Amino acid sequence: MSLYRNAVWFLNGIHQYTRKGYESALRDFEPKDLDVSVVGRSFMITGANSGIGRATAMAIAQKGGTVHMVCRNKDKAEEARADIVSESGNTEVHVHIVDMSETHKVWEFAEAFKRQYPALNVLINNAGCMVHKREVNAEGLEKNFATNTMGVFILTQTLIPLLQKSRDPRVITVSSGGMLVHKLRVDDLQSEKDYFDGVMVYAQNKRQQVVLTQEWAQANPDIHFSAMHPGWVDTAAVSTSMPQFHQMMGKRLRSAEQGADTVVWLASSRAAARTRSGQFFQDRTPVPAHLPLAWTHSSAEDIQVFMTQMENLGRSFTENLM
Ligand SMILES: NC(=O)c1ccc[n+]([C@@H]2O[C@H](COP(=O)([O-])OP(=O)(O)OC[C@H]3O[C@@H](n4cnc5c(N)ncnc54)[C@H](O)[C@@H]3O)[C@@H](O)[C@H]2O)c1
Repeated sequence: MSLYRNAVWFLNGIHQYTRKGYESALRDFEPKDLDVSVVGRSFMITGANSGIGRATAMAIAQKGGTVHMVCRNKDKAEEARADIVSESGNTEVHVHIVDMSETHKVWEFAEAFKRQYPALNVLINNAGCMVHKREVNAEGLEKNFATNTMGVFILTQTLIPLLQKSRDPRVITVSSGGMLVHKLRVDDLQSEKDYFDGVMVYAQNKRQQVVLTQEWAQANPDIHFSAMHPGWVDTAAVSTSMPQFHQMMGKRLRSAEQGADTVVWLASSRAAARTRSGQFFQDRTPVPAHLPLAWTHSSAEDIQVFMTQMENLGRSFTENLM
């Protein structure tokens, strides 16, 4: 990864990804965009008990939507649900306990959800992790990849038929601006070849999410797909996985609500539905998924190799993925 890419990215970040960056972008927001009711629409949000996911779940519940919180820890999920119900007055908030790093279980959950519910209007892939030591899940997949990429792939792929049956279907994936400094790598999805660096693996996973979003958009023109960067947000993920960065940025970090703003806009506004499917967003605006002169573009062949690996891996852990 070049010094140039890192320097451009960090300078962009200081201007745009911080609380100040949000406040500056806010001046161009159309306030009426979020003045919508989503009564009768259902939203699945992974990692909905904290940070950006929780702020998104709260905003959707306040707008009258049915919320499906997909969480790993039952106690934390129930506590967050109770807060959301009491603050929003909306009782259509449901908890589902799923560990997104357990590939086969993600698929079982998605299959059961399809049988139980007649519709799903919006899927929000928000859960994410940055594990600094190489660990593998029960299927032998590296933990960051299993959670950030394979879990997102299996959940989305399995729910596509249900989304297609629903009105105005959308899929939003919370990626990260960190992916801008990384080119898609197709030769080491399990991070076995080089020295293991959790920050790099996470950023590679976030690039993979952006590529998946572009490919899904092409393959499924009846669903609106988007990936987004929430900015640098003061959440548990940042304070525990990047404590030095958290301390250095301090009050310059965005609030969870500011980080969730574009997720909520993509999930609920009519303006978002009018944008081209498959794009990468920052502060309600489609932005390039590559920095200028950063050499992070992938060949069509590499993207095909990546998608084939995802499909083959996915098939090996499920019975009827595609
Ligand atoms: N906070 C930031 O500055 C920032 C920047 C860029 C991207 N993001 C992305 O935003 C998303 C939300 O993170 P956040 O910052 O709100 O942090 P957070 O720690 O508050 O939320 C992450 C959520 O994901 C859940 N999660 C993690 N692993 C899981 C698993 N295996 N199964 C089920 N749930 C799991 C956690 O329980 C938690 O609810 C993540 O995808 C993260 O990568 C955050």
